[in-house]
Amino acid sequence: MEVVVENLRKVYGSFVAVDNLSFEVSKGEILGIIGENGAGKTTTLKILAGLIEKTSGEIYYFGKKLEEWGVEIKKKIGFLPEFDALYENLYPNEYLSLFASIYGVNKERVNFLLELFELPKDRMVGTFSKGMKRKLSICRTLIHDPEILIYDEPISGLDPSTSLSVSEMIRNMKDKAIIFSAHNLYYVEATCSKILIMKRGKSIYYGEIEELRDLMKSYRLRYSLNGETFEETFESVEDLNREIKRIVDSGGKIEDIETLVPRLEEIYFKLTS
Ligand SMILES: Nc1ncnc2c1ncn2[C@@H]1O[C@H](COP(=O)(O)OP(=O)(O)OP(=O)(O)O)[C@@H](O)[C@H]1O
Repeated sequence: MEVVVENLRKVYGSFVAVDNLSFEVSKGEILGIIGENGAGKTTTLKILAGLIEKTSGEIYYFGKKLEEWGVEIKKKIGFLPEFDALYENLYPNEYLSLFASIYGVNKERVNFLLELFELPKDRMVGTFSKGMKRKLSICRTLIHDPEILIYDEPISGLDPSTSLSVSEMIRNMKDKAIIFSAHNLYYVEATCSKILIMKRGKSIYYGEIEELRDLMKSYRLRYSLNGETFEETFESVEDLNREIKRIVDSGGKIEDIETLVPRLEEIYFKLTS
């Protein structure tokens, strides 16, 4: 397993920013971390990237504790911070070449990534739009072709078409274990296989999106009784079946039963409110 997090906790003074968080991510999986401002997403991702220290709990990469890896783990992780910190007076190939030499990577990868992300090579980074800058930061995280990607809000502030192309690129990286945080639930729903919903540092749901959707689905029943048509919604099959029996026993007729599968957005608001 590429990433295993057990009972992760981060305390600032008496404030608990991350509270007993556990999750796993393996190659080919994309875990989306969602939660309101201040829920603890950035803190969690920074701990995972080795930028801040945890208070307690364990993080295992490839079965080995983060502390035991030392700096070696940096070769296996690509971390995208919430805000881009780029060298504005460099050309993109100069910027990426800098990191290529730090990681001891062949410079050919620089051109490969710039072309893959369709970034111009003849303009200084400072003249780039927000979306281009975000893409360049993502290129930087990929320069050493890491096996694990940790992205803090990779699509925040991007226009819909750039968001789509970035989330599609993330979805296509099937040879990696990916963890990313986001506020836009549409992209999380479209990109991730698993989600972790955080509230005040705690996990309030962790698992497959499909499972959650299944858990939260409801049923709309339309029936007629004594010449009138009615509509009712049920959260469980048991309640639905009980009502169907009652209607049929009373001489009514079932017109239609529809399964309502909620969008992640609806589920999120239900769970967090
Ligand atoms: N160095 C620090 N000292 C004290 N409190 C901190 C520190 N860093 C973060 N916090 C607090 O920890 C909580 C979690 O912050 P964090 O940045 O992880 O949230 P987030 O979910 O990423 O929020 P956002 O969606 O706004 O980026 C917040 O209440 C924040 O104020």
